[in-house]
Amino acid sequence: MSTGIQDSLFDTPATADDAPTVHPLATGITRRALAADAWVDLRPGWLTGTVGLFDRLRRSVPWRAEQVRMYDATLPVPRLTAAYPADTRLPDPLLGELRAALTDHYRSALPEGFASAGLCLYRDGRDSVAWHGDRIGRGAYRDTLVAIVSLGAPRVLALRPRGGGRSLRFTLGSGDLLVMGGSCQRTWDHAVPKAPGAGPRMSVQFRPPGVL
Ligand SMILES: O=C(O)CCC(=O)C(=O)O
Ligand SMILES: [Fe+2]
Repeated sequence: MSTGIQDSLFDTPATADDAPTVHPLATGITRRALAADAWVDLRPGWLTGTVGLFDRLRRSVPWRAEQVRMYDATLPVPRLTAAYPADTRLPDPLLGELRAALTDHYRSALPEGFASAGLCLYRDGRDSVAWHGDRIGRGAYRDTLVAIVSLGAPRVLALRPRGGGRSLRFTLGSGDLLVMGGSCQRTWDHAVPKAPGAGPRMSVQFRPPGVL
């Protein structure tokens, strides 16, 4: 089954100096309930004017090649990453604004707020991340929230019940927000499949304290 949003490249055509705008989160969010008390919120076009941000981050972030990463297994991960643990300086003030807006909006579900930021760069359609849950730390045993802001070329973020089953595919365009909540990290897996011909795409994941 194919479902979810289509590319929402609200900010095309755009130039590198277009003004970034963070739109209100109170409007435009759609929640989709999943099995096992998991859910996904989608807010297409949360951020517009993303071209400059994408370019700045691509240039200024100290991207590192991931050799291996532990989920349930050790996996090779073809993409570049950068980690910004809680209380470290984010690579762009706009990311601080996004994190504050997310913390504010999800306060009743997540009183502790969002803390860390993880950045991933998928250089082209050959980069990807395999099926996994964000189950290092608290996500392994408690409900939690993981918020993903997509920048750059549209890519599919797929979700399927842990251990297999029919997958849901959400095409995320530049500036779109997807939030996984409830039991999602324990009971569902997610992946960014390879996409031949795709352009560069970045994701910024905000996580609460103790979730990796
Ligand atoms: O790039 C994405 O949208 C997903 C990244 C992800 O799932 C992760 O780094 O744990
Ligand atoms: Fe993940």
